[in-house]
Amino acid sequence: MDASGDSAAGATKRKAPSAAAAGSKPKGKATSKASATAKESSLLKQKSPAEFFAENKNIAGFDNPGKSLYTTMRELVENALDSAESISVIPDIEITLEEITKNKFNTMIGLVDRDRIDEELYDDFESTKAREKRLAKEARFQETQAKNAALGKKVKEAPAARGKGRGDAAFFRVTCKDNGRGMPHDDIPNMLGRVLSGTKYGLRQTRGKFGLGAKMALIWSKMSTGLPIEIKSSMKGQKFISFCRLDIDIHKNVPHVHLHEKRENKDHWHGAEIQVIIEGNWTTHRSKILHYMRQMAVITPYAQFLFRFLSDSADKNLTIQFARRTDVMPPIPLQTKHHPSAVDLLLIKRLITETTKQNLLQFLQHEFVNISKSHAERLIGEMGPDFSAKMTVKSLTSQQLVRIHQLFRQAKFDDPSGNCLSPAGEYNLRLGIIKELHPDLVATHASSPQVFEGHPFIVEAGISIGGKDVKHGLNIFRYANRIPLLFEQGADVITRTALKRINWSSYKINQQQDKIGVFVSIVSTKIPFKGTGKEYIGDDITEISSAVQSALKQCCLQLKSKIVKKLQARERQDRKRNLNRYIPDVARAIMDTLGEIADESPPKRPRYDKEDEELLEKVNSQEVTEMTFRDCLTQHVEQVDYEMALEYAMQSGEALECFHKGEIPLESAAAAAELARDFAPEIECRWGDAGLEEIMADRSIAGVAVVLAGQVQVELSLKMLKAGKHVIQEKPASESTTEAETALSVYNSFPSQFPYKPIWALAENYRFEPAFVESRKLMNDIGDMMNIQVIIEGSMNSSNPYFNSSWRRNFVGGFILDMGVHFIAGLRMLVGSEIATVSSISRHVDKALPPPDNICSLFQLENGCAGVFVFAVNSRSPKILWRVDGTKGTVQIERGIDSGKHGYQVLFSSENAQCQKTFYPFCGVNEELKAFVHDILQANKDGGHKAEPRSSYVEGARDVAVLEAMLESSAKQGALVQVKKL
Ligand SMILES: Nc1ncnc2c1ncn2[C@@H]1O[C@H](COP(=O)(O)OP(=O)(O)OP(=O)(O)O)[C@@H](O)[C@H]1O
Repeated sequence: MDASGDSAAGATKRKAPSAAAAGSKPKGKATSKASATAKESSLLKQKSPAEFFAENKNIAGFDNPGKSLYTTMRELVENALDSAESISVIPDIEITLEEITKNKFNTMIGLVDRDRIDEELYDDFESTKAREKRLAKEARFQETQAKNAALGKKVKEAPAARGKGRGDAAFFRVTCKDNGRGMPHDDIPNMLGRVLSGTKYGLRQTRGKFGLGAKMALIWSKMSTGLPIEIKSSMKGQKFISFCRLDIDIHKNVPHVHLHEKRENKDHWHGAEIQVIIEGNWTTHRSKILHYMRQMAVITPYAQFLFRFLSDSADKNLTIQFARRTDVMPPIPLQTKHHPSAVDLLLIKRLITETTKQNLLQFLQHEFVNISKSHAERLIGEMGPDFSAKMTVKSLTSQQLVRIHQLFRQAKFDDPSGNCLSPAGEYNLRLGIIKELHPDLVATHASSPQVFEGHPFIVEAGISIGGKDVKHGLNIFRYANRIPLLFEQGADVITRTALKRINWSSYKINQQQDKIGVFVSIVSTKIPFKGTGKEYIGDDITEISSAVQSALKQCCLQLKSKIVKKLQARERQDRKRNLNRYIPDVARAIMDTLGEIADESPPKRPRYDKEDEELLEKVNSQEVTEMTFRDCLTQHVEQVDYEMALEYAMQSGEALECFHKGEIPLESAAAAAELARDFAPEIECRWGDAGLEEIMADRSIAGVAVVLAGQVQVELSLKMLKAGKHVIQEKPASESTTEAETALSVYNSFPSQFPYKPIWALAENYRFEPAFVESRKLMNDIGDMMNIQVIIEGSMNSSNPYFNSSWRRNFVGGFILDMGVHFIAGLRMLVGSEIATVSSISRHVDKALPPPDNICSLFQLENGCAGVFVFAVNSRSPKILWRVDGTKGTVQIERGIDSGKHGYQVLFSSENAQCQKTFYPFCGVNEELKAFVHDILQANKDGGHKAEPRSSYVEGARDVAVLEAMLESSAKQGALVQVKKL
């Protein structure tokens, strides 16, 4: 143990030298003045940062023992996560809080326990009289409680018997072990024993920022137990484990190392294990600690946490495993440069001292984001005549620096990009909410990168309605840089926005009665926390508060339409119930009327047409009875309801039935069911093999959407078709043409045992997009096709939600096949001629993506026209374009945004050089579903109905055939390959 004896309290006063100390005696007026000055200077003291934080530990979240236990654990967990993420390792973190009794603690530090001799000396001493009084009071309380219980009234908890004193302190050994980067051996003492030292000061999103957290834990341990901190650490590939035991010299703010050595690393372990023994209070902060862990598990679903609480009493012990839910981490945020709007004078000066650039032009261009060369030249021109591009940057005077700073504040700069940020991802947020709250409805929204004072930030929000263990009213969950914020909720921008700036009732949400979960996660290179405790974000930054408000409103809007749909569905159910209720009366009334008419003596001239006469005869002969009408009416109500349900499903673009393969874990199936219910409240969900059998046996299910991993879809579609269901299958049609060919021959060989041939449709929206439908018509006016270009620069990377589904990454042909079918479908639709041959070269550049991720292909159509197909799966500047050049004109389709809507810009240039531009917003999946529903309804009426050819499974299989040929050609270094005909 450290014997240096410095303590926070004892080390605060460092005297400045004074005249008195120098031994000179004050004399006369001059000397009395000198003595006054000496007195003044004697008041001057300095403090080290460590001393400051030891004295003001509350501002770092160490307010009392309970909060200190919480903050210590939190700081260690956040460091562990930062560390694993910094080397792209999926975090595996173990946290242990071990309670140490006072006796044990005393033994640990070699202090002999002593029995009390003079009881009256202690704060919790109770005189005999006071004891009698307390016992009498307790007895009265017990009596009242018993009476209340007998009357069924609420029973209050007995007040804890409290002594006057602070009682015995409780001690805890807090250990946090991770699998992260570890720390360089020689840096450990400074990293963990010097306040305001760290590796996270750069411009990048990290949980830690100040270089303070772990040191505060050490300061608290020094203040409460006097024990040092122990660190084990090893970096990847390091043959040894660094072991370090240290504490901090608070007075000097330097580490005081007790032991620092290298030990054998037999298991090739890398990471860090930090252990600290502190005073704490588990009872008061147990729930906060567990909440924190749970909320961290929600926002960090790719991490695995093992939390243990150990104590001498086994019933208090706790082990909670927060399992990993996905193995895809948010992208690593990139280090960025300063944005000119975000720098102050001091920072400009520092950048000038540190820069390697010689002149002003280079300095502006290279030390800041969003200043290009020409922009820098314009800025220098604006600074005035005493500035020039070539002037030495280090020679700038103070006034000139002020001028630059003033210009930076006034000039307009493009906003910084968000690639230095690492948001949780809307998909993960949504899954996290569903897992933790099991809500009835949930909506999420992620803002695009925005900016405050030159700092980029992203707001992600989610709102849930209903669920398990959710209180009525608003339940607010706040996150900053993916850290849960649990304290000081009241003044936080998220709380204030949710409470004051959202008019919940206008979205049909009842703020008092509904169980509302509000989740907001803000990520930024600079989170404007109030205080160093990282507990809340102030409400004074307009950009942030309006971004939070807008994200919440977006969620509310989504919820409103879901709530309205839910109400409509309920109305539909009520209408059906009411109609059914009246059927017996209506059937009876019709029957009575018809009976009366039939009983009348036949008129001289026929009053009714032939059909009616026949009906009356059937009534007379009792071939038609009241039951006949009941059955007809019941069937009619069923049919109308069924059609309305289909129409409803079609409008909301949802699957007609959802199911999962048996091997999917129950939890995933349940989560999928919840998601489905979220969109269609009335949906019935079934899963596993039994669910599948039920769906196949259910005669009321006419059509099935198969939306599964690409590897299993064909098998399941065939199963469904065999059961007589019409099928719409998600793309791609198959993994290979061989699979498609076999499947088609099985489908074609089905005996016609059904009243109709089940339709096998493939969901390919590109064949239904208005832009392609209209462009196909324009192709008639471009004369003979001369050449074709298809350029696809996609944006598939690990932050894309589609990347998360491992089946896509495991696909042979990777994303080229999975995504590529859309672009080939678009091409084939546009040119109206089949691709006959291809010659391609592919590459694998981005190793995070499955191979290949780039392909460049030359193709020839059956009509002789040639073209190029260039596809980069992950590009920095996404672009999607089809262009066909003809002898009389050109048609071009390009993906774009118009008036906030995503869609396609279609350009038609004709012979007379006129250019016609039309923007077609996306139709999404609506059109293809509409066609499928129409086909089902027609096929059920007319067994010979010809289904929409654009939806045909064969079309989808042809798209696969083209890509397969391209991949085959690239495997043969560009050899010419014939596309298989299907
Ligand atoms: N588990 C760990 N693995 C690797 N390095 C660590 C670990 N814990 C701490 N460090 C290193 O020690 C430094 C100081 O950590 P400390 O918690 O004091 O501050 P910080 O995390 O940088 O910032 P903040 O005070 O905002 O949390 C970190 O910047 C990091 O370099």
